[in-house]
Amino acid sequence: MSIEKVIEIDHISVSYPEKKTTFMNLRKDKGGDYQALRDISFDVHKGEVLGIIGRNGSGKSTLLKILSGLIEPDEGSVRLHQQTPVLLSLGAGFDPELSGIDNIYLNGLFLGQSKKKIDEKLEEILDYADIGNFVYKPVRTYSSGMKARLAFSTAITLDPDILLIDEILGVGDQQFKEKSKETILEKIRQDRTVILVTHSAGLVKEICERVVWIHKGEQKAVGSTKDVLPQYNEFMKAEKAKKQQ
Ligand SMILES: Nc1ncnc2c1ncn2[C@@H]1O[C@H](COP(=O)(O)OP(=O)(O)OP(=O)(O)O)[C@@H](O)[C@H]1O
Repeated sequence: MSIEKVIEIDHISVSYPEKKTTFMNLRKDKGGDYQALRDISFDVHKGEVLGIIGRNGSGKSTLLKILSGLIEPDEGSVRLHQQTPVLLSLGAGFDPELSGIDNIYLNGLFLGQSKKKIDEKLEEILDYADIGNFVYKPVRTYSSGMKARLAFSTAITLDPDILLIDEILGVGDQQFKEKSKETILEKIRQDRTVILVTHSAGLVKEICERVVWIHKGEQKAVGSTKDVLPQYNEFMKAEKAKKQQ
């Protein structure tokens, strides 16, 4: 693994004007904003698979939104040394009323590709997604597995240097999960960088070299998977036991 840095995240914090959902453990600053991330710092290395783990609501998706430029941090900085990473999350950027094909164009153009490039890649995207005649139907009629297939195949075929994947590999049938995992491993062999948000400790163990563990918006640990994952698993086990008491 190279230690060339492709992203440097330096002490970032993010607040939302108010919290989206009601949780027992509200974290508010003095002004009443909801602080989703606090003082996060880590680097991403070229060609690595970096896992972002943490229980529900810990701030993982917010972190990916920052990395893809969808939102900006209130404090701290994100330095990108390659093109802006492409965010791949379930149905992000899909218009439910449009067909699968129209959504491929919509997403491709949104990701900065020309219509000509998407025309050239269309067959490959459709082959990979393998959802048959559903590509002509509105996306609102798709199962979550079909949406995941289409989103994954569109983004992966357009071949970004850095790919951000939000939970998408947990969705869909076993065969597609295996196929998408293989494709990611292939991208890594080509020195692409992958940042993966997942609840699956098994997947992290299998494909991530390093892990960032976020808990309640704070960085609990950053390090090699073999060091951080056991701590996380222990923590989750203890949390579960507490709930059962
Ligand atoms: N647009 C928003 N406005 C207000 N609060 C938000 C917004 N988006 C997320 N939040 C809140 O910020 C916190 C972090 O959310 P985020 O989606 O980043 O967590 P997560 O770790 O990805 O969660 P999950 O694993 O459940 O997807 C949550 O408590 C969430 O309710």
